Amino acid sequence: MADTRAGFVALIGEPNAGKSTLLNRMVGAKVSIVTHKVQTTRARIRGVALEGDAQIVFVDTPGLFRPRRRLDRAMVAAAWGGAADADAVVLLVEAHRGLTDGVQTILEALNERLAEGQAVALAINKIDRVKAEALLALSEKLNAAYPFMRTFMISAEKGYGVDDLRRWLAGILPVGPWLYPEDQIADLPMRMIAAEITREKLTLRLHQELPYQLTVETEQWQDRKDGSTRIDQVIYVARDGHKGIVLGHKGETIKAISQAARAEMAEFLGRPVHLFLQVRVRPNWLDEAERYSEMGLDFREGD
Ligand SMILES: Nc1nc2c(ncn2[C@@H]2O[C@H](COP(=O)(O)OP(=O)(O)OP(=O)(O)O)[C@@H](O)[C@H]2O)c(=O)[nH]1
Repeated sequence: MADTRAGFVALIGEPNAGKSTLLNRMVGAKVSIVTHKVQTTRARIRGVALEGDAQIVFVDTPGLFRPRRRLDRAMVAAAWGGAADADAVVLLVEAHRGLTDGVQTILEALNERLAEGQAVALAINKIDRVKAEALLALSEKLNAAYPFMRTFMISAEKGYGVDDLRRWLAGILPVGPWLYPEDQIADLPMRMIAAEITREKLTLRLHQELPYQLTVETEQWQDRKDGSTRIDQVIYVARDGHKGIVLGHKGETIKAISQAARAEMAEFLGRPVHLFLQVRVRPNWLDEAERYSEMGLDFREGD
């Protein structure tokens, strides 16, 4: 029997480095449509790629910016927590911009926050924009600043080098069962996107009231014959008091969130959506299946 492999890969880099483009290439489907307006607090799953017997789960970390306020610092810590928990990290650097201050900050943080021996690869992206000589010099400079396990020269947009990177990632992931059952993968992006849309509306609406303590799961997805889709989601909160905040006075908050989320889902799917939201209190959800919740994954075995 062939050994399967599975694990989490965190893609990091400055804004605009090409993370979404690379992800779309690797996953082969457009799943990373999620807006970037909001700094969410936990790593979230962005896509699942299959390569041979390996299942690569890409997670996205919130912006790795320079923290000033306390809340920002907490978010940055969460972002690095996501990267530190990942089985591999890929740092994307733009070939034509090189070692910017932003990249320098990330390199320092890599040195500080990641354990020695964690697999970190450098992917110099947008190589279609520069000459080969410049690439070698940049690669040397970056490798002098951090001991990357491997360096890849890629163009996420044109697809150069992307297969090599994916193969390498597949090879270094731990041996183990897949994190998502095969028959769920096709469906996964849509469910994830729908959950992410609701989570975004919650975040926008509740601002800093519930920063870390809720998660959204899409429990049911039903495409109906009349051309509409019924989506049932559960919003898990950690405490009773939080349930009240999410519901709002006379249910006004949840109603507004539901309307906003439903409108966006309908636009995205191009069909009418009936959205049913439920708020459940699950006191220890943050500790349950630590790994999944820590990584912001809405996944439960056997579901
Ligand atoms: N020339 C060139 N452009 C690229 C390449 N990869 C990405 N881009 C462009 O770079 C821009 C940013 O790409 P995104 O994938 O949105 O970058 P991102 O890192 O996800 O950005 P944020 O969401 O802001 O963090 C887009 O206009 C892409 O088309 C590449 O290999 N070559």
